[in-house]
Amino acid sequence: MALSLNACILLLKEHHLLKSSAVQNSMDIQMSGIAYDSRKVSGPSLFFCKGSHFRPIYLSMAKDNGAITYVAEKPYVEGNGMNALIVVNVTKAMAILAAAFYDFPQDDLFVIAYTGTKGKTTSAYFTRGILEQAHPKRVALFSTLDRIVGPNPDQKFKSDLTTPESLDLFHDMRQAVDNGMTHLVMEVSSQAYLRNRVFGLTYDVGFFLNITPDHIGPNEHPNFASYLHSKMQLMVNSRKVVINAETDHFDEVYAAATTTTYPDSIYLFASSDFKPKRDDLHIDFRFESQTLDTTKSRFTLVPVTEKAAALNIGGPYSLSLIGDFNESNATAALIGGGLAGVDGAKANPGISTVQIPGRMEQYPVKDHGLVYVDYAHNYGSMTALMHFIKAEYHDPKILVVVGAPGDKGVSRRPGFAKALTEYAQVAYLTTDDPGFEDPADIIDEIDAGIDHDKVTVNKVLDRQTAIEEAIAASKPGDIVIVAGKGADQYQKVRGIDTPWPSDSKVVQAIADASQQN
Ligand SMILES: CC(=O)N[C@H]1[C@@H](OP(=O)(O)OP(=O)(O)OC[C@H]2O[C@@H](n3ccc(=O)[nH]c3=O)[C@H](O)[C@@H]2O)O[C@H](CO)[C@@H](O)[C@@H]1O[C@H](C)C(=O)N[C@@H](C)C(=O)N[C@H](CCC(=O)O)C(=O)O
Ligand SMILES: Nc1ncnc2c1ncn2[C@@H]1O[C@H](COP(=O)(O)OP(=O)(O)OP(=O)(O)O)[C@@H](O)[C@H]1O
Repeated sequence: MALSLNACILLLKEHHLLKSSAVQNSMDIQMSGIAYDSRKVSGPSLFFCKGSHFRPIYLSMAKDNGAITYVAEKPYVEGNGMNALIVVNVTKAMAILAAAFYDFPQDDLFVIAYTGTKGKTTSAYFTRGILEQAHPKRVALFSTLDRIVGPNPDQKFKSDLTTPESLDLFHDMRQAVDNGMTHLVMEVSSQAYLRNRVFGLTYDVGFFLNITPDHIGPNEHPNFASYLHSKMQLMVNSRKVVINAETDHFDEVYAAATTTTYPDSIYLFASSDFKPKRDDLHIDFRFESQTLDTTKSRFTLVPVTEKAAALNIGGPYSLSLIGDFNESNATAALIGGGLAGVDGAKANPGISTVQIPGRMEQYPVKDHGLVYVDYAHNYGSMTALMHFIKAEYHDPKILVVVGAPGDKGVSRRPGFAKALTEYAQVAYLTTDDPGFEDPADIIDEIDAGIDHDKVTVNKVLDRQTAIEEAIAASKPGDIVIVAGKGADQYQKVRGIDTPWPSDSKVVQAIADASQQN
């Protein structure tokens, strides 16, 4: 892979991003490397000066390691002797140049993208399960949990971000194509648009699942309007669009979709009893819950319109993941599969076995309540989860172990307090990725919003102890929810990923020990 200086300048001009350039080499000079981290530069490379923690010394380091061209929003003396491309926006420039450097791998992939506050990972896994039936070992996945760029075990690795930096995104797409992948299912976070990680990328199918306030605060979105705006970008950048008609802010989302997509290519779905507020639009797919079961979800997908029927995906389905919200996620995935040409008969075996680490995991503990480990970590997902548990288990006593992260998502704290007050009887407030904040202060902030007449609150800083105490306090018939971290194997503490066995492993060990007593 390589890119010439001339090509860089032409691409930046074409996208109206170039402010000025200072050229030291021939315009034909080729750059065989591309990086935004000085430690990763080797050989004649293109280097991007970006980020809130960027230091000019990184440019000197990049130059020492072989970088010959830098892209930045202002000139740096440390870059003297290098080609300088001064741009209006460095993250947009990086996305454009990275796509070209990796030779536009998106053109060789059928790309399905999900955005939404909740359900992205679940829907992405369901979709991959479906597509793999029709295209075995050819479906890549870029999710919060894993990045899969090929069929071999060493081509699957843990993700650091839900949506990677543009340079890493196009690098991984290129790997996926070179490894024989034909399809890519990816999650697109709001940060991805805010920070131009997916600038210029068009998806074959784009989904809008839902939106509730989240990711608002320092380092994330200044307000809800910014969060919604970022998420709606996906609608404008997708050839076909699928929208959950039950989402809040539906009118704005639909309007965004129609700016670039003709209504014939926009699909709407909703549960069977949902009544749309407007009568000028038709719901294309309805999903109808079948009998409640504590180990499987069963639902029927009903195509309502002609264009829905054409996808051939109507019929009964079962899931190995319970929760009524997962029927909504599965409906989205089935439509995604249908738009990629996979009919219901093929999709069914694919979707029925999908399980996702840290999502709706159940652990029976002898002589105590049933424990759920689940990744719910904001008001919307906590209420969706507890609403389901309340209905499924006929109003059980609910004990919840939960904490809120530091440095981000500050709105989650009052959200947890509200959700606990609405549904839980006992709360164990504990530590969850405190970052640079004091976890005791975060716990106090959650506690301040809880109605103590309704919920008994225990403050237990050590997460393992909190889980142990909650389970010990539960009786058969109670439900213990360990929320927020799922299968995460770290706690983010003062900038360091401190090892944590994962909620799943901690609960599993308690459940195993209970069987031996
Ligand atoms: C706020 C945010 O999104 N920050 C991301 C961003 O940081 P940044 O651009 O400010 O870069 P930085 O970490 O300050 O570092 C400055 C630059 O110096 C470079 N450097 C650094 C050291 C060195 O020796 N040499 C060198 O060149 C770094 O490579 C970097 O390019 O780029 C970094 C990668 O270069 C990301 O790791 C970092 O994500 C942080 C860790 C993060 O937690 N982001 C969260 C908020 C996020 O993006 N979450 C969403 C999900 C949430 C949602 O749904 O919206 C996600 O997609 O994961
Ligand atoms: N459609 C949905 N509506 C509400 N809550 C949901 C929905 N789907 C999943 N959840 C809840 O949210 C949790 C996280 O689900 P998932 O990982 O699929 O979402 P996500 O959008 O990828 O989340 P994040 O952005 O936090 O990584 C689940 O464990 C479940 O409790």
